[in-house]
Amino acid sequence: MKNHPDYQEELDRLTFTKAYMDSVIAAQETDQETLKQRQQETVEALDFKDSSLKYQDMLAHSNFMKMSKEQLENLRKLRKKPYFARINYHRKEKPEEEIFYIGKVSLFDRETQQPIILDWRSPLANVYYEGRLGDVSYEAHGDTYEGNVSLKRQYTIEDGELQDFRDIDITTKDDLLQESLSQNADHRLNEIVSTIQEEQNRVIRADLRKPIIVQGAAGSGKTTIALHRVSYFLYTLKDIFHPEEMLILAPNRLFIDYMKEVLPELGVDKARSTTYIDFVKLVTNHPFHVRTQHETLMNVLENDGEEDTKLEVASLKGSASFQTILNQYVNVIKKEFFVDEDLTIGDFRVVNGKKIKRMFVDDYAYLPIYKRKEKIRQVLMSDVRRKKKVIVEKLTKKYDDELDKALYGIKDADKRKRRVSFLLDKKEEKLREVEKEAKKAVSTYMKKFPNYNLSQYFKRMYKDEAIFEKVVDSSLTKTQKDKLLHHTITNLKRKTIDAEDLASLLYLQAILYGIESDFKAKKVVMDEAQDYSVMEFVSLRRSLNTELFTIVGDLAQGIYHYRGLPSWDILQKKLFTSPNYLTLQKTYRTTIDIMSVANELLDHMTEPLPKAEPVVRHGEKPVFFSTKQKGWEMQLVERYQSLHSKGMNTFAFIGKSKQECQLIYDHLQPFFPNNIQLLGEEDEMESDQIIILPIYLSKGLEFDCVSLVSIDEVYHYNELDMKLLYVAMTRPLHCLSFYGEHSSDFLLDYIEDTKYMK
Ligand SMILES: Nc1ncnc2c1ncn2[C@@H]1O[C@H](COP(=O)(O)OP(=O)(O)OP(=O)(O)O)[C@@H](O)[C@H]1O
Repeated sequence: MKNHPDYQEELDRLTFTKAYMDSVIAAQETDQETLKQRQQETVEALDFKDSSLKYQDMLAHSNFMKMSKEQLENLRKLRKKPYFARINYHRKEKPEEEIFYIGKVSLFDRETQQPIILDWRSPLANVYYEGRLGDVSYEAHGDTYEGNVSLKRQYTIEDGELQDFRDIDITTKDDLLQESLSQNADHRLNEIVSTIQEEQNRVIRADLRKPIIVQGAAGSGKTTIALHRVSYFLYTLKDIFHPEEMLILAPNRLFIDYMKEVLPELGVDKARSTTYIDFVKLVTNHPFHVRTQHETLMNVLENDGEEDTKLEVASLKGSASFQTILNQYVNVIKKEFFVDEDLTIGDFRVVNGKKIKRMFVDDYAYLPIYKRKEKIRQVLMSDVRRKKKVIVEKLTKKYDDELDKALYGIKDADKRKRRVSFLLDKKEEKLREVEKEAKKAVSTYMKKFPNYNLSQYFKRMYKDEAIFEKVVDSSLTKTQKDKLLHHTITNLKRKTIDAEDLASLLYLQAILYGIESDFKAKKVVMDEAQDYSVMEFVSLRRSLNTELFTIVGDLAQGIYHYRGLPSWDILQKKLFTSPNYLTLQKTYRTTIDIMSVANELLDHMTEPLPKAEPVVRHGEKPVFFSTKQKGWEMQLVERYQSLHSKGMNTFAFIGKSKQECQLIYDHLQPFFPNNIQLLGEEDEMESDQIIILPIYLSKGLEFDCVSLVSIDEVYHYNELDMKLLYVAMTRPLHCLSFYGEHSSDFLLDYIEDTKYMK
């Protein structure tokens, strides 16, 4: 590097950028006098070849910037690595080529508006990710700019010191990527702005006003890219969109913790990240205990005997046809709101019943049902207030006329007196009555409308036989109806619902009551999307009323196949209007050797799924160890120690189910007395621990070394087990091993035997 002709220039540039950053930081912290003095010292201390007035000017301008605490904190962090790339770009309209340094956030010279660092999310930075060397174009604010890129350079900067830089073009392989992939896994996601690949960049920058569905192979960067798209979205639409309006849905809390650490760096930490289960709980405030899909899956794997019914009912409740059933139910509920009696006060009609019905059916049809009821109440209140005045006037006039008649018409003084006092009493009584009736007219009338809460409605659908029969109608067979009814009623007796019922609750909440504005996300990001049921998508789409979804998933990892999506078709054709559909085929996590074993499983799955293409990186072949020989545990310990001494940091032992993991833990804990953790859904992964976890919990995570262990449970040749194996086999970065009685216990007999070692 030191011999490179640009070495000094690069060194100067980095020194300058850091000095500028220091100056900006100091400007926020120091008083103006001290600041000037410091800047003077900095300029004197730096012996720049190119030490120009411009440089001094820039330092002087830096104190004009006003930064938030957060921005300042970010700037301090960024000083360690102010930028990671540079482009030399000549825009057609400009007289000469310009140099742009690209980093995680932008930094501008306040006075000249010249970028000192260009944000990776800015339109021009797209040229670095997408454009080849030579002629390129980019779009900004609807306009296309053409130009020429003559240089793309990548930097390795550590702790503010320039370690290396290299130029890239189409022929050179991406060294920075290779370097980044060969590193070890931490228990957190990496931020990858400097090595985003072209196909990934396309996902990040795809039209932000359209929904996007991404089918991506295991390890292709779906989670990472989805988060970078969030960051890009918030950056590009920062003037009209707040991070709080963003909802990120992940499969479990463990995954959220894992993901969260990458968020602050990307500036998306204010987005709400949660699970679907927790989101529905928050929005609907339902009182039930939820049996999660993970529990159902465990029941299936541990054979609790009732799994067939559970799966059948779950699949039904998650299916598109269940929306029809719920819609029928909503129609039944709506009809109970068709109130068409007149609202009266005494003998007076205040509001025509037909008008009241029309308000419900037509005028306020755009509102949720109970919001319509509230609107009607408000309209009736104001009508009553208005009409009461008229009634009072009419009554007053009527009695005053009669009083006049009595006063001037009745000659007999006694008779007249009696009549007048009678009329005065009557008038007072009538007016009092009107007053009283007007006060309660609306509340009495409103009692004609139903008043139930969400959980009452949910229970009623199953508990009221007539309603149930009516809503399921002919769409289900008798056996299906019986199973659905019996299963749900048994659940309800235990105050429990299935995870699949949450979609019904959210759907009904939206139609009956609406969603509180605090929870109304405008943009939704769904990871591991293949595991959501159609009804879960429908419920989110209906309740949030937005098209702005980023949906990423991998059908090959659909271990909840009884309820999850069989394909992306239904989302593409029915739920969203012309979404973008993109695929990510390259996989960055795993070595070629591991991926070629995992890839073979894809051939045995029902969906025709393209194989993942690993980025060229070799490692050791996966290894099978038999547990039939005594002392296999010691062999496992030795392997662990050897890998650890070679620099592998994170290790996982993965079992098929929770029960199996408990067995693995009991078995191995004596060999690793201080550094093994049996991971539960609500636990945090401890650092420096070997993690034992069931496959469903390992989704989305990665470890340097993964061992699949089978003590009691083996894998069979069926869809579910193959998908489970595929998920587990695609978790390691560097090494994969199997510990079981026979290699066939992991379906390795279906894999070409040269691909793994025994
Ligand atoms: N462009 C890239 N540069 C460097 N590393 C990358 C890149 N893309 C992805 N990676 C790395 O590849 C690994 C897998 O990424 P990620 O977990 O986002 O993939 P995924 O598609 O969500 O995987 P899975 O579906 O298997 O859970 C991570 O370690 C990530 O940092």
